[in-house]
Amino acid sequence: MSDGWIACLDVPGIYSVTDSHEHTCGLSPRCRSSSTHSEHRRSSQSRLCNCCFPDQLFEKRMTTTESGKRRRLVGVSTKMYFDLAKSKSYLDAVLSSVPSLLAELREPTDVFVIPDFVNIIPYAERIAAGKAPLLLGAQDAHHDDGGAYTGEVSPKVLAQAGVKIVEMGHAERRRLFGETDEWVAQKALGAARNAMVPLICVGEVSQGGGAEKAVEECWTQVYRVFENPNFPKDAEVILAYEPVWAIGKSEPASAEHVVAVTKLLRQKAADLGRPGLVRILYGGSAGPGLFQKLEEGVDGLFLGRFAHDPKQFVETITEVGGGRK
Ligand SMILES: O=C(CO)COP(=O)(O)O
Repeated sequence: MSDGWIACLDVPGIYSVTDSHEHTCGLSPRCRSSSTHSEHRRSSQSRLCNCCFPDQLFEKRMTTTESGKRRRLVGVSTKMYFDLAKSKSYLDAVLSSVPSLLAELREPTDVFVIPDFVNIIPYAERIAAGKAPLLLGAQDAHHDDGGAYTGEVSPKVLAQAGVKIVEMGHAERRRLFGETDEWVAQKALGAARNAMVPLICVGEVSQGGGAEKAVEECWTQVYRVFENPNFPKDAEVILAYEPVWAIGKSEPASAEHVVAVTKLLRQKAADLGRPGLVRILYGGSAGPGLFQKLEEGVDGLFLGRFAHDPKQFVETITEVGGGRK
């Protein structure tokens, strides 16, 4: 989602992609012979080169607006809630309203949808076919691009399929599948290496310890990503602050707590002095009516159940986007 962060797809089939490593290192067949490539890279300060990509499939996406403001960001993970038919009808509903809505919002806003793995390809095909300005995410990815890892999914393949955002470190994966901070750091590297944005979930386990303690717990979960010398300093990161105790409940965490924690997290990220953009979301029983209360601390929301009704998702996107013009 940085300058030039566009799907590496060869029109018209999403399967005929070239190796995403080629794109990140500037050796795409499209510009391998182009003497302008290095200039493009230099001028855009991007890991990717605009001349590699067919603009007809995805509009050029920017993480910051022309005034340098961070674009707002809102999305949903369907976790493992939907069957095939529901996944299809859900995307139908989202595609029928979100693209036109995005054009009407006051604030430039990015919207992402993260289905289960089985739905990645059909979602990618539908999004590409409709040229919809919708970012596709994956709920997880292995850190290596390929190898003997039965049951795992390669970040390289996800990038080839059209995925832009890789979620990692979600509380459910940490608790149920033993995902560790170290894995998260490696997965973030795998995502960035394949020109996808890591969406790193952090959150304190217990309620009531106050904002500073929560930040300490959250930072432990994520600092390895930033400390890894191989993690590009200019790589974009999305941090999703999701207090574990607020996930799957009827109400989100209090606005006071979320704003205090996310402000401190933003300060810690800024203190690193990296040029890479960090956007911060709140997740955990989020839904319509919440964003305005958190606006001071977050760039948007990460929804679960309260986006299952597409109308509620649209309502939330409208709020995050500052309303219709
Ligand atoms: O875990 C979440 C998003 O990642 C939030 O889920 P719920 O909104 O269903 O609590």
